[in-house]
Amino acid sequence: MTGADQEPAVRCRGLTKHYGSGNERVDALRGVDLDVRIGELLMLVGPSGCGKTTLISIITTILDQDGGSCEVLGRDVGHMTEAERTHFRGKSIGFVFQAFNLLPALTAVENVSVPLLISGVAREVAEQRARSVLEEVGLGARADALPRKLSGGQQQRVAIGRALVHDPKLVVCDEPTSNLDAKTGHEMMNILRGVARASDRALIVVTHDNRTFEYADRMAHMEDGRIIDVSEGGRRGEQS
Ligand SMILES: Nc1ncnc2c1ncn2[C@@H]1O[C@H](COP(=O)(O)OP(=O)(O)OP(=O)(O)O)[C@@H](O)[C@H]1O
Repeated sequence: MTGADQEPAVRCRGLTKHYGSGNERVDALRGVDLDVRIGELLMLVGPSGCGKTTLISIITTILDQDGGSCEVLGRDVGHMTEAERTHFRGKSIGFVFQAFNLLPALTAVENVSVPLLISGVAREVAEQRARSVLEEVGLGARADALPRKLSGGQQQRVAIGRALVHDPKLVVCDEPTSNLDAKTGHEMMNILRGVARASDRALIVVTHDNRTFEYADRMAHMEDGRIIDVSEGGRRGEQS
């Protein structure tokens, strides 16, 4: 069974969201329809202010929608309590941000362990898992280095490791390559493609970085609060 035949990881239908009221009202989402398939890297692209952050914030249960439906990994996120959202987010979703947000006093392996330690996993078990994730992202040899001893690309690998350590089924990346040079950006996208392909995960990458478009399985083009087109991407990295 391929990703296209399976239930999607994310299914949004008619999703709406506004901010403010009266003259200040902004309709950020005006009826978004979007599927993200299991095993795919979907890029979400569009001009500044078109609603990308709002959309991923609803998908990741950080924001409430106004109307429409949003199912994520089989759960209707519009009907969860605050406690259920927090639990769901911690268990099922991984985040990679533009700023790496690593803790400077902790080594790579300690940084990657943090989400597991917070959820109560014993230190030894957490660090073992963190080491294997750092291997997965090609940083096994630098697992005991402090962030300041690592290059920007290596720090981003640590951030990806931290996002994956609890084996989330949905990974959301917000501008993951915009602080990286071209070569490192390509390395990063190869890793992210591998992350989507190697397991039953789905990845959403929000990006303005047209150097990375070729790594998408599909690209969702957003404009003025709607998805106006979904096109096939370049699928680079498929054979490597
Ligand atoms: N908290 C808020 N209060 C009021 N308006 C907001 C708020 N957050 C976003 N908006 C508005 O909603 C619209 C969509 O914003 P959003 O941040 O989702 O767009 P975006 O595509 O992520 O933009 P960018 O690429 O610049 O990050 C914009 O017009 C924005 O000004």
